Amino acid sequence: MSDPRAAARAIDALRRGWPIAIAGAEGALTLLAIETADGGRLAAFDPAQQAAILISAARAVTLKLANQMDAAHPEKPVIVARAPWIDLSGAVALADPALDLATPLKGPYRALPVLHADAAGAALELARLAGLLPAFFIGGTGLPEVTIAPDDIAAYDDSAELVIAARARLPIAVAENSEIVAFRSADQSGEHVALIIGQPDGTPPLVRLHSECLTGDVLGSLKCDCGPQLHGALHEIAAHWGILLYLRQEGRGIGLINKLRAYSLQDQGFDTVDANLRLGFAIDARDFGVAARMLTLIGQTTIRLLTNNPNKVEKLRSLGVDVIERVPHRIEANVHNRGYLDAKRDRTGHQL
Ligand SMILES: Nc1nc2c(ncn2[C@@H]2O[C@H](COP(=O)(O)OP(=O)(O)OP(=O)(O)O)[C@@H](O)[C@H]2O)c(=O)[nH]1
Ligand SMILES: [Zn+2]
Repeated sequence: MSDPRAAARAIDALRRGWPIAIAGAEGALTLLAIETADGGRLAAFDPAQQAAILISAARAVTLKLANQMDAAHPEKPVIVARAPWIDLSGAVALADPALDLATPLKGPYRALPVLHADAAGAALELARLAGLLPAFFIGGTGLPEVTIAPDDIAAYDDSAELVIAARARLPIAVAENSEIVAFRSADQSGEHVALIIGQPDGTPPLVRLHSECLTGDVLGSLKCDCGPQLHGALHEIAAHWGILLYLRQEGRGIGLINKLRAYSLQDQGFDTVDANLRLGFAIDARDFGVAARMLTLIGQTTIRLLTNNPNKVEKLRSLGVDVIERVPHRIEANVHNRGYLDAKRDRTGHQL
């Protein structure tokens, strides 16, 4: 039986720097997240100093450990043999690409066969859910805080059952007759919110799925187009009637800290896609299932969708939402976000 509570405990343990185990088809794999390890925790986990290191294929390509990456599976596990000179700071350098320029990599690294493929893959997914770098010490003998099965993670995602927790009138600058609906889910991804703008008139609503961007939405960052897109969407929806879903999927699902790591890689010249891959993540880790469930709970599943991302349309349709029209969402570029918008057009299929 899969147990979503076990996955929740594992995520908590990883964030606190405690070891966990994942019991897969080929036996149990013990793990300590590199980002939250320290000297004492590593010594307790791996007194013999033999633990190997688990990273993702996308990161392994940068480290010249794999010369090819299956573009559809950048999160596939790769295991690196422990060499005597890979101490904690050597492991951090393996895990964190922000240090690639500052710490010229020692190497050569040696990849080992992946014996626990399902457990190792599940561990990388857990790291993303925990907002941590996808990199672990593996195979230590220290006692794990919690042992989970790979299935527990899928159950954890599914268990994030959504309910409408509160709703209230919320006059906003562009439409005084708006209503805010807040959703509660069991996972830690924050409260998703729907803003119903204007009066439903029986026609399909104009809907915008906005993924959280603290830097763009709140601080006015010029690096992306999120702020202008958010405000543009509010205006456009107010001209008809419709719904803005504010989804707590910061950084296309990798979390704020990992997004800011991606920004620091962009300062070194990588674009938004390569920065995600160098960190070891998928290009877009968002799950739009939550948006489909929100629309279902509000009772509006026939919609016009405001987006430049044909992928979003496809995903929503596959989740049972009837998208009858894609409405383009054009925003003026500025000198700081031109490269980002070019990458969205050229690499992630946005129709800008
Ligand atoms: N990982 C990462 N996330 C980013 C970056 N810039 C913006 N984001 C996040 O990207 C999300 C917005 O997604 P976009 O790819 O800009 O747009 P979209 O939602 O796919 O498409 P549209 O509907 O056309 O806007 C927000 O969650 C931002 O926090 C970046 O450089 N790296
Ligand atoms: Zn943004």
